[in-house]
Amino acid sequence: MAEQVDVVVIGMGPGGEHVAGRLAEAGLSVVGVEAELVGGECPYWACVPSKMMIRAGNLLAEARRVPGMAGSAQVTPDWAPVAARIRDDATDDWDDTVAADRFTGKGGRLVRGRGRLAGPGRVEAGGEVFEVRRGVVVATGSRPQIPPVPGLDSVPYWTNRDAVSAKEPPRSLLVLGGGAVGVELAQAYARFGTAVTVVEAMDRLLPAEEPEAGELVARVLGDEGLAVRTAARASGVRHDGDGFTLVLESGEELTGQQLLVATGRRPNITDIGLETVGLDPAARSLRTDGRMLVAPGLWAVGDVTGHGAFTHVAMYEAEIVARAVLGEPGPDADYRALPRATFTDPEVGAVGLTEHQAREKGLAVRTGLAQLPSSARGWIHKAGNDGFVKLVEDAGHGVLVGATTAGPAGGEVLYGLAVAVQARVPVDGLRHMIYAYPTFHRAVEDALRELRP
Ligand SMILES: Cc1cc2nc3c(=O)[nH]c(=O)nc-3n(C[C@H](O)[C@H](O)[C@H](O)COP(=O)(O)OP(=O)(O)OC[C@H]3O[C@@H](n4cnc5c(N)ncnc54)[C@H](O)[C@@H]3O)c2cc1C
Ligand SMILES: NC(=O)c1ccc[n+]([C@@H]2O[C@H](COP(=O)([O-])OP(=O)(O)OC[C@H]3O[C@@H](n4cnc5c(N)ncnc54)[C@H](O)[C@@H]3O)[C@@H](O)[C@H]2O)c1
Repeated sequence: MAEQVDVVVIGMGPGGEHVAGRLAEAGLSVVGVEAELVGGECPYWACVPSKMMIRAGNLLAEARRVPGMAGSAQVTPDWAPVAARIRDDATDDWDDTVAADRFTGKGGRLVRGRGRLAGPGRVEAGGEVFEVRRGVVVATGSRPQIPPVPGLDSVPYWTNRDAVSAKEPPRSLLVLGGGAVGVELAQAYARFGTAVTVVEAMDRLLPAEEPEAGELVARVLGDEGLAVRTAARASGVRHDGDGFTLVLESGEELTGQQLLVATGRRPNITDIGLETVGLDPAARSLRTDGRMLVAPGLWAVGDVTGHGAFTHVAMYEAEIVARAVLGEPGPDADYRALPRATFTDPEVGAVGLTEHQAREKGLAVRTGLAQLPSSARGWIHKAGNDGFVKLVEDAGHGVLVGATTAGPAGGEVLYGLAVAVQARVPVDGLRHMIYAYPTFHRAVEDALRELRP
């Protein structure tokens, strides 16, 4: 006998937890199904612990900048407080009691186990079958995408989960993939004394972002003593008692005590019964409409939708689904001003289109670039002042469609530009407003002056 409920949410990561909690608070009968930990990847193995590592690494880097600026400082890295903070503060030793109670406290019912669609409006989970009155939400997130490098499937490589739960830093670390996960974790470990080599297949780090961003991050990592190999393809991996050997197509062999594979993520949608509702389980992601609807009575949020693997995207989409299920008014999903922040030092903030993407769309593009070290605040800041502001204007409409803000507070400086892209603020208006002196964001004014085809 199937149990009747209003909504079943499969996967209780940031997206699923938000939509399930919101609907339960609204008085619906909601079942949240979770195979691992309520809260998902972000608090236990991703955003939160990685940012704790980065915060610690940044403290060390700032202390190392004291000579010549403020006296002398002796810096002795110790991983123990970082590992303890991740275990005790961030993850409760990877125990989700608090998160589970948060959901049940809102009136939801948590079912532990793997959820699976069993036809339209039906979900099997935890040995039970649920039939929904309003709908099912798929929020099953993503897992690491492992590239088909010969030998990789038979060696004990690290994923992000091992990298953020390590009790001590490795002596040396090979990082395969120079995207957000790769560069953030590479720099954090290097600052604790690990000898790090980053291997990226494309011709630059952070290849999805502006070329200036990847070039800057590569230069800074190089200055900090990391080895960076771009346009480098791995042709094989070996593992023995001494660690890992990564063989590149060029013939070069790189070695490391550990190997972190950070080559992207893959939505968890292959084994959730999509075929039982007429959808393709081999699809790369779930195609949604503006209300996140995949099929009648079936919504999707978060990494499974392919709109950007970010917690803020998962939560944004979750709110849209909550409104749709409750019949509340509100705008459709709009990704024009999707913000990204890569928490390297310098941070790389980005919103909207890159120059390349804007040109590909056929827009009449003007770009403006301002370097942070030559701004007043950058010059004052001195050590650690690397960064820039790059603007992408749709000159036909006189509005910004993209921006990148790299620098000591790049992720924060981004906010004003995200508003400008979202609200289509005329560039002429941005040019004639007042920018506080001497802030990092004043470089936006410089970049606006530089806008040209
Ligand atoms: C190292 C790292 C750092 C990151 N840092 C940031 C950052 O700083 N900022 C940011 O915005 N994003 C960051 N991200 C991305 C962010 O973690 C994800 O975008 C976010 O967790 C996605 O949320 P989600 O709800 O879609 O899925 P997930 O967090 O993946 O949660 C999905 C949940 O569904 C469960 N599940 C899967 N299949 C089933 C099933 N069949 N039945 C029941 N349960 C199931 C899983 O166990 C999981 O708990 C980072 C990612 C990584 C790897
Ligand atoms: N600060 C943040 O918000 C943050 C931090 C970490 C991760 N994330 C999210 O998680 C997602 C996954 O991160 P990621 O870094 O794993 O993926 P990614 O897609 O951002 O980067 C993966 C990188 O690996 C490279 N690559 C792929 N195959 C390769 C191979 N065989 N050899 C060498 N390089 C290879 C790609 O060219 C790419 O540069 C990100 O896209 C982002 O959405 C966000």
